[in-house]
Amino acid sequence: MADVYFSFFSLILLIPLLLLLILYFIVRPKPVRVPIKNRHVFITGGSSGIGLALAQLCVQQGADVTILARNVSRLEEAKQSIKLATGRDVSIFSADVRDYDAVKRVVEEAGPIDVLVCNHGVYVPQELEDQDLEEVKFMIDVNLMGTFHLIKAALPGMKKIRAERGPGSIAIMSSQGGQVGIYGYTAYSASKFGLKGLAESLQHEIISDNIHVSLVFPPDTETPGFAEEVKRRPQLSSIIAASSGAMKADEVAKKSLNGIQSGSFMVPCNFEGFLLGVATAGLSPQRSFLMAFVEVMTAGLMRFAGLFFQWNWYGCIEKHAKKK
Ligand SMILES: NC(=O)C1=CN([C@@H]2O[C@H](COP(=O)(O)OP(=O)(O)OC[C@H]3O[C@@H](n4cnc5c(N)ncnc54)[C@H](OP(=O)(O)O)[C@@H]3O)[C@@H](O)[C@H]2O)C=CC1
Ligand SMILES: CCCCCCCCCCCCCCCC(=O)[C@@H](N)CO
Repeated sequence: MADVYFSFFSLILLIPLLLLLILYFIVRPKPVRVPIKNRHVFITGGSSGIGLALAQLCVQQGADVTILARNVSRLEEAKQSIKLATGRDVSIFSADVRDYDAVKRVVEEAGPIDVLVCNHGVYVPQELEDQDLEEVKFMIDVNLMGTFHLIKAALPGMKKIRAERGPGSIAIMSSQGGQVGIYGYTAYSASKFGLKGLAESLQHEIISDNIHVSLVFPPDTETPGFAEEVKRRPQLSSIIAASSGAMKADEVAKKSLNGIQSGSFMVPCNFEGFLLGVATAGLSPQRSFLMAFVEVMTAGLMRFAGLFFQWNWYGCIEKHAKKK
């Protein structure tokens, strides 16, 4: 009898250990460290919110930072505030990411990039039925097409310097609204889900060039843009988005930079984001065999938890409809 127990328990231990061992060998792409110190980090939307916090953090870690946005006076303010906080200068460029020629000119002038952070983004939540198509197009153009423009413009220069400067990175700011669809976010979520397809395909194409793609998924974050958003956000959007705790821009910047430096493909920012990442892992690349282990072991449970969230969200929607 003791024998049976012994073999039963050793099997229970053996299976996970074997799984860990297999995952250790098969996870792809292979683990990497992307350096920041003395590297050229180019951040769009670096004049405000998450982008500004990330720009300052990169400067503090010894990177040469360039920021791009449209509004010149906000760019200059950002430059001053970073100078005040760190004693170091950043380069600023004004361009609209929707204008490919303008983006190309800036990227050429700024010089070869080691870490490209496509962080620019706009969000105007509203029910699709009430939202102007102009606004839908605006979000798709800035968030999705703008990111295409940047990557197209920067990639040739980024590839050229890899042999000499080591691993490079392209980081893209998505959102938890880019992992799950949320009431009021049809256009925004579509633009952010689009970035996921772009990122997964791009990683296949540039892994051999030693360039590593990261997709960052913040929850609601206190930024100037968010302060504007909440003024017009449908109540249901706010209720559902509150399933994930709000963060400060500095905290999101820290998570983003850690994710970039470890070459992580999916970069969650809080605990709910971690759960969301495991629940939506699907066929995304995974470099960490430990994270892969968590994903494999908890897949069914996470689906179950996800269904509970949907149950709760549809409950809120139903209650709201009855009140009307
Ligand atoms: N705050 C939040 O709750 C969350 C934000 N995110 C994402 O994080 C990113 C940053 O958001 P956040 O910090 O809140 O944004 P902010 O609105 O505070 O800042 C946006 C930045 O992007 C720039 N920008 C906007 N449109 C363009 C454009 N067409 N061309 C060039 N630059 C542009 C802005 O400068 P200017 O206007 O001068 O061009 C500004 O520097 C976005 O991609 C957003 O979707 C994701 C999850 C949550
Ligand atoms: C097992 C499953 C766990 C699931 C946890 C689910 C939590 C989902 C919350 C989604 C929040 C979306 C916020 C979008 C914020 C944003 O992008 C705007 N502020 C505009 O920038």
